[in-house]
Amino acid sequence: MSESESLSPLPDGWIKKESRSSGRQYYMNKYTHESQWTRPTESAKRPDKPEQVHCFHLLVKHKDVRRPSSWRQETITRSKEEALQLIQDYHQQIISGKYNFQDLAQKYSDCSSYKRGGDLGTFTKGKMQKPFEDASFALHSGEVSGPVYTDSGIHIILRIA
Ligand SMILES: Cn1nc(-c2ccccc2)cc1C(=O)N[C@H](Cc1nc2ccccc2[nH]1)C(=O)O
Repeated sequence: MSESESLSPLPDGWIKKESRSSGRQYYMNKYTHESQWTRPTESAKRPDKPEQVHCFHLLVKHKDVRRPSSWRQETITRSKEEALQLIQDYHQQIISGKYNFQDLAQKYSDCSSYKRGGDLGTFTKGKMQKPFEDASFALHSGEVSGPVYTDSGIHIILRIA
């Protein structure tokens, strides 16, 4: 290594270390903890963006959920069985192509995301209730789930990305 190299600062994101076994200097990427013997000339790369999905959903609440209230109905009294029947009807109307997912979500979803046609935006793992997360990440883009049960009620999910 030239004298000028040893005086110039390391590019962003690198840490200079010394090998315990050989005493040689090496360089560690502080984001990924990958290391290399050669002195870096560019900023350290950051790990890829965590996996994320973009989903829409339609939620039908029932009387036994965490918050049995929504913009549609101040006090939700339908049973879980009645909610499932509704979700199955909506699901059939969507997969038959009779109605657009967002149109039905905007009219019938008990989630406040109804105003965006059920659009929840993008999210990574750890953000949504686990059954909802598992179903969302198991879908392929463009695919619609069957009934998904959470503490909020019964959902159908459309993954778009
Ligand atoms: C997770 N989330 N995002 C929004 C949202 C997103 C975009 C625009 C407006 C509201 C609302 C909510 C939410 O928790 N809503 C709850 C119902 C609910 N529970 C959920 C569980 C999992 C995923 C979506 C869910 N929505 C409510 O209104 O009682």
